[in-house]
Amino acid sequence: MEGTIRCSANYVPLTLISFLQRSAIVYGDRASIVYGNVSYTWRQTLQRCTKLASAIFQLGVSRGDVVAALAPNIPAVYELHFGVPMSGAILSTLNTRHDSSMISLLLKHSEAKILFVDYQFLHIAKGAIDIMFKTNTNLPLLVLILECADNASHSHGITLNKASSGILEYEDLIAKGDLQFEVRKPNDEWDPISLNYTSGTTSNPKGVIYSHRGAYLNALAAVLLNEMRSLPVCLWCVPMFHCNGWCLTWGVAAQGGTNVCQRSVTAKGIFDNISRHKVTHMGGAPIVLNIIVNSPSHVKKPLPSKVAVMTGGATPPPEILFKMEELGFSVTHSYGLTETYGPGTICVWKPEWDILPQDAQAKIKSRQGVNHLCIDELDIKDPVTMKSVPADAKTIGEVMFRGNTVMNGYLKDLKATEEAFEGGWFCSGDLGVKHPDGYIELMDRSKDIIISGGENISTMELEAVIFSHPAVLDAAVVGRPDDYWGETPCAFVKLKEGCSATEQEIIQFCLNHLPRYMAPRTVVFEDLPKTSTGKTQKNVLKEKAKAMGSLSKNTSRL
Ligand SMILES: Nc1ncnc2c1ncn2[C@@H]1O[C@H](COP(=O)(O)OP(=O)(O)OP(=O)(O)O)[C@@H](O)[C@H]1O
Repeated sequence: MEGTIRCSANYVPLTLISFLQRSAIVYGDRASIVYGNVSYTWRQTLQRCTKLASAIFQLGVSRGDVVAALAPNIPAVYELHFGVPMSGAILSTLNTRHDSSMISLLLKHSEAKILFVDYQFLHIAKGAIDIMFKTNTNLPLLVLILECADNASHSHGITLNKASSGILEYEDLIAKGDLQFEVRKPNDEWDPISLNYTSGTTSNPKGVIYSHRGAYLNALAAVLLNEMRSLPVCLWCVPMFHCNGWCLTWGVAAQGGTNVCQRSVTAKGIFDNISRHKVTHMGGAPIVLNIIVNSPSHVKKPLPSKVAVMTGGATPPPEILFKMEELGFSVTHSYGLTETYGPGTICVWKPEWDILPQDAQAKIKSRQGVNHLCIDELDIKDPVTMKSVPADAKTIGEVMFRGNTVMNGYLKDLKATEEAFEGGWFCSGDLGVKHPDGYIELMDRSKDIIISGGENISTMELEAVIFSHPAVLDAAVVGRPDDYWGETPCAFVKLKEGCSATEQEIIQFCLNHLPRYMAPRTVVFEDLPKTSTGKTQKNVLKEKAKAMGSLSKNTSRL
């Protein structure tokens, strides 16, 4: 249109570095991070991140290089979320559950120039470096993060012989950094800010590239989704290495909130931190909610006020949602993938649902909902015709997203990127239905759905029923290969402490609540293997079910 000029006055690449710079002014004296006895203000956080950025730059890291981190939810990881992009580099936070061999693969894949490593994971990092050394791969520089000063007694006696180890130390690096360093904002908002590897539930982790623009929008969406007003107090239960803490690392800075860090997630730590710091918000996969509701009564403390909890990463069983509300938490359910910067949908709550019985409310809340404000479109489509499925709560299709908070692509895997974006939508690989009110509900991952005698069986639907059995703590269902049926449902169940149930009881319970073909034919009682993002490793269970062999060979046809 005539009369317009696009210039730096009105068009600046979106970057969330500005969130920190603003918070240091508006909330300068307020707590930004607390961790045990250590705390920082937003002014200090800006100063420390600026010095960190300058130190990274001085180490020869160029714009666009990857800087990796292997650490739990400690202050340093929070600072790296700003310090690394402020140096112009790309942050790759690695999953702390990986072993040395996987870490070496990811470091090689990302060509990381530096690896920041928490003392607790130093042996994993050193193991990874040894593997890389033997295969003549370029090695990243190691920077060791010791326990913060006031918590130092817990550093398990690790000290550094700085002269001989060749390993740098995090606090030394910050001390040497230049406070006058000119922060390197992105030239283009499409420039990568972070590289997040997927959880590796279905295959090897894929390197998902986030842009400054996408992260900026998803961080704002996260603030809205969590209904965060200014000065929230956020307890970190979501690993910051997972989708950058669902982008809340940056979102909390936007609102000048306090980040309550904790090295590990325990029921005691959660309740203690909530009452000590008057926590207002937290997030966590359903496994975290499970820890909370099943914690012993001497650990549970009354909440000082309502705590808003965002859950996602796996389907939260209605039973758990119901019990969380009883304890005084207010739970919001979100769904997404690493490829959608974490949260992509939200089960927006409507006031008219408040009058429903609590179990009915929990059932509604366990639906995955609608797209959040910053992702343009969400749909369920037939992946072959790309036509939308009818909103009849019955027809199954693939969940697809489109918008500015979908990844740039998979690092060094153009073929996988092209496949993911086939048809002009991001194809999630998740199957679901659309309800008449437009809310979506996941039925399964396309790789997990069981096809038994030609019938589709949603493992999620079956798991929700098993979960509602009073003796069950955790459950997962996979297909057991079968010569006659193709597959039969096989349930892996962990019982609550002090409770008992037999295979036949679980099967009968399912028969009471579901059509006959959906009930499991096999029930195995054992601990379920989890990824560090709280998902059950169904690939491990599928292997076990496969090893059991076909049921139809062993028994007469049912
Ligand atoms: N609220 C939710 N309800 C049900 N499932 C969810 C929810 N949120 C996330 N998921 C599941 O998690 C998946 C995304 O997980 P993530 O991106 O962490 O890696 P992954 O898909 O587990 O790993 P990989 O792609 O390497 O197998 C989604 O595709 C979906 O299957």
